[in-house]
Amino acid sequence: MPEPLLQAVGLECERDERLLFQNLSFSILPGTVTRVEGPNGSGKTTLLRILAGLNDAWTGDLSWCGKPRDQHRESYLRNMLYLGHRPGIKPLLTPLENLRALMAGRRPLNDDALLQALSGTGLSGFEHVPCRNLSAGQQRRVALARLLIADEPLWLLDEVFTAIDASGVEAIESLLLQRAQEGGAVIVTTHHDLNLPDMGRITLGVGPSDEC
Ligand SMILES: Nc1ncnc2c1ncn2[C@@H]1O[C@H](COP(=O)(O)OP(=O)(O)OP(=O)(O)O)[C@@H](O)[C@H]1O
Repeated sequence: MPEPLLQAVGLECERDERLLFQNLSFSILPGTVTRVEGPNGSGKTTLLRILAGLNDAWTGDLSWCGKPRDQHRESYLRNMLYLGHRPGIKPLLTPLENLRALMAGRRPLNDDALLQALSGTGLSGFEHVPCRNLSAGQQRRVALARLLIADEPLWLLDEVFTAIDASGVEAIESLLLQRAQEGGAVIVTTHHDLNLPDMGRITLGVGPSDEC
């Protein structure tokens, strides 16, 4: 069995004195897509933010490639891509400018590569339009263009299908499968039905034995 990219042992998180999950353990192997599922408020976003290093209100152990994640935070952050449930783009900037900003401090890419990514998410003709003038789905697509130029092996995607039409959902599903086939791994939360074979599951909101 290959070494897990990410491993969680005994995760516990409480918010506002309410226990969201405890004894939560799972291994994310290379080549896999895993869905975090559970009802509204069960802690899916919270879990993804913990995994992304954006929430420190938890206990337990997290390892990255067999080593404690927080002792190798720099390597982890370099190899992990997190897209949150808000598109996280700046309304006054154009799609191209947003994508440049999203890539800042990551892999330097020229505008041709960025324009190609925007075209790949169906934004041809809108590259230079301020994002505040785009539809909700188009704004989401600006953020999703990041997936087309991502070299990070681990993707953490929180509700990224929101406002995306059926053909867009299909295109993103292909990207997730491709990342897995390339030896990466994807953890995704969504209320959409996904059509992905062999998808792993982490189920929250089922009581103290939460586990995949
Ligand atoms: N900023 C916050 N401060 C305090 N509690 C919060 C905060 N954000 C969320 N919570 C609480 O944490 C719990 C889990 O929220 P979370 O957003 O992780 O759930 P979720 O499973 O992603 O929900 P949904 O399916 O509705 O997106 C909820 O009960 C919520 O009230």
